[in-house]
Amino acid sequence: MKWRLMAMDAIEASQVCYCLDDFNLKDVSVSIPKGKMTSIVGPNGSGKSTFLKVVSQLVRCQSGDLRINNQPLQCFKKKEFAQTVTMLPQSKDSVPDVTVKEFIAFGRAPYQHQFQFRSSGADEEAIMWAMEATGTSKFQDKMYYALSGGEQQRVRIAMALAQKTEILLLDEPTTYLDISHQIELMEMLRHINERYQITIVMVLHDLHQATVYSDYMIAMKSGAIAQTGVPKHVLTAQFLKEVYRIDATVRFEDGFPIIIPVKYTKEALSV
Ligand SMILES: Nc1ncnc2c1ncn2[C@@H]1O[C@H](COP(=O)(O)OP(=O)(O)OP(=O)(O)O)[C@@H](O)[C@H]1O
Repeated sequence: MKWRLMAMDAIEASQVCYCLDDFNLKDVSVSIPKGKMTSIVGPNGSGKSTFLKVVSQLVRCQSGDLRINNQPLQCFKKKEFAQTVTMLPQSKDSVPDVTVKEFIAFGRAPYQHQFQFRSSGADEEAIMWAMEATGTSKFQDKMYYALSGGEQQRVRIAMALAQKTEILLLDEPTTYLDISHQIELMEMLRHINERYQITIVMVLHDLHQATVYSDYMIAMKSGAIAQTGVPKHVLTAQFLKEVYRIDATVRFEDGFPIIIPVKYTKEALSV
């Protein structure tokens, strides 16, 4: 894609390359709209998490240009970047021995002096706001480990929100959640996006959720951008064939996609 400058883009990547032992992000050029919900989809190992790591500066790309709010990544001071972009990686099993409120307070780290944590009025306000936005106030004094997986995920998002950034990067936020908690979480994210205009970029595997809950979709394949656009336009039988190598039909009912793999259709018909 040709390099373009748009005031409405929160993240702009131009010909970004990042090489690992057996894997390369290849010439990734993509623009992510400001204040919208964007999903990154694609097969396992296609580079979705790696791309988020590059954008969040967890790793440094070897070449290419990356801009946040039209400012080159290398021009950000560390603290300024941490006050602009939050990255919530895939949830890991380690469970800290702290209360929910203490856990959420970790999100305030970019606003602290290096060797002393002194909670300010702004910290308290941000923590209260994050708990309110995620509906986690009610268990603020509970131990984090004593919450269910779904509740812990809400608290993790509250911690990310407490960082008070305008861009939120979420790597597979619905993993390990049952269907009702997945929907609850996605509804919460949509509410946060609409109410506070926070740009949300999330790696998702569920194409239904990605279609229903995002304004823009980026599909990756083998370390490169395969397709971008409005989800309902991206999600076609041709797309599933090219990106996921599956034969399937796609139709929409009340805005919800219904994906039926062709093989299963035939099997179902023959029963
Ligand atoms: N630290 C690393 N060192 C070497 N290779 C890595 C490293 N991290 C990731 N990879 C490789 O890079 C490729 C892309 O990984 P990445 O996690 O970005 O994919 P993904 O699209 O997020 O996958 P998934 O959907 O399975 O989470 C994979 O083949 C992976 O093995």
